[in-house]
Amino acid sequence: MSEHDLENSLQRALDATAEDGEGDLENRLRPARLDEFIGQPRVREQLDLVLQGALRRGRPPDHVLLSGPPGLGKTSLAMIIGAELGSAVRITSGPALERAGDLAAMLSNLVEGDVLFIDEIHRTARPAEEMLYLAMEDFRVDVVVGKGPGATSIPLDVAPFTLVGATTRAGALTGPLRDRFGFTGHMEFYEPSDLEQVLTRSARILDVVLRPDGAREIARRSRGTPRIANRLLRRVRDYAEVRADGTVTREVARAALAVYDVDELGLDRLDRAVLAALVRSFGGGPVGVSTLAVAVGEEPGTVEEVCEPYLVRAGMLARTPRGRVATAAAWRHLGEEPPPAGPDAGDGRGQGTLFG
Ligand SMILES: Nc1ncnc2c1ncn2[C@@H]1O[C@H](COP(=O)(O)OP(=O)(O)OP(=O)(O)O)[C@@H](O)[C@H]1O
Ligand SMILES: [Mg+2]
Repeated sequence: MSEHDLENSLQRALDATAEDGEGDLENRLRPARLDEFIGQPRVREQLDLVLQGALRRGRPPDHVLLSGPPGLGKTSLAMIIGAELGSAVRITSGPALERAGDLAAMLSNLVEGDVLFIDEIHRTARPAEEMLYLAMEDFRVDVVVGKGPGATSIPLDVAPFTLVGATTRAGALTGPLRDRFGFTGHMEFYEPSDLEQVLTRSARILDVVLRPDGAREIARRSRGTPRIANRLLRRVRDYAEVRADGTVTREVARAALAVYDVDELGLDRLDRAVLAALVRSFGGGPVGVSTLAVAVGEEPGTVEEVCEPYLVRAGMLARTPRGRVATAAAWRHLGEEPPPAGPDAGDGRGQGTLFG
């Protein structure tokens, strides 16, 4: 892969993490070292051991898989792994590895100890994925030259490296790929108190005057997600500067978030559209995710990977074998009376736990 291609794939990876054209800001707000990384105590401790162990042995650590909903810090952690190891991070993504040759080029350019970061690794095409098995296990690739009966395969050594894969859908990874990671970090939604710390840190970097009650209000409505917390902070700052004296207080935060359609629970328009369709068009469910996605005009993947994890976490939606079901809390959140839970209801709506 040429310098230019590498540059392009780097840019693509960065673009993929950018939102609102504010990607530079997102990068500025990224924690650079593990001890700056807020929250996720389990993953942080586990990863710290993996990295310290490897540093002591003077060998590259096992391959690391990071899984969890968007915006929780997977890319940030991948960069941190490189920083903690003092290694260069080469960046690519599953969709960019369309042909096995793309991956072979990337792998053969690695030097010992490099970190190879593959974002959206569940979207890697099959031939590249199979090449990855051998590279991860034996630091070797077989490059196939030619086609048909005359094709030969040339073995190539790969420098010992650490693969860091990120995915929003760990379940979509094939078994053989999943098994080749020595450590999987499961990222969870953040506690509001963690998000307050994220916001306080970001406010300092962005030079925003953020009062503790303002931070608390934004944190509470950030869907457990640092990226959303940072984005809301920027929107609230605009409001504070344009319509107030520049200081972010609770009142300013509330007024600003009302303008941007972020509700009391932090649900955005799409979240509410999903709940409204579920409750009003499908009587609370159960309904399949594709049907639900069509109803709100979104891709099933977006509904499944972006909306649902938080709605489930917030106790608004349940995933049952027969489909998605709205909980009583969801009905009430939309200002509707939940249907009574009948003892004979076998459709999930009757389950006391969902309406407790
Ligand atoms: N633990 C954290 N402490 C402080 N800021 C964080 C933390 N985690 C994430 N952030 C902020 O959130 C932003 C998004 O994080 P990141 O890009 O790492 O998420 P991601 O999990 O890779 O998302 P995606 O799945 O969409 O690629 C970062 O730019 C950073 O500013
Ligand atoms: Mg990312």
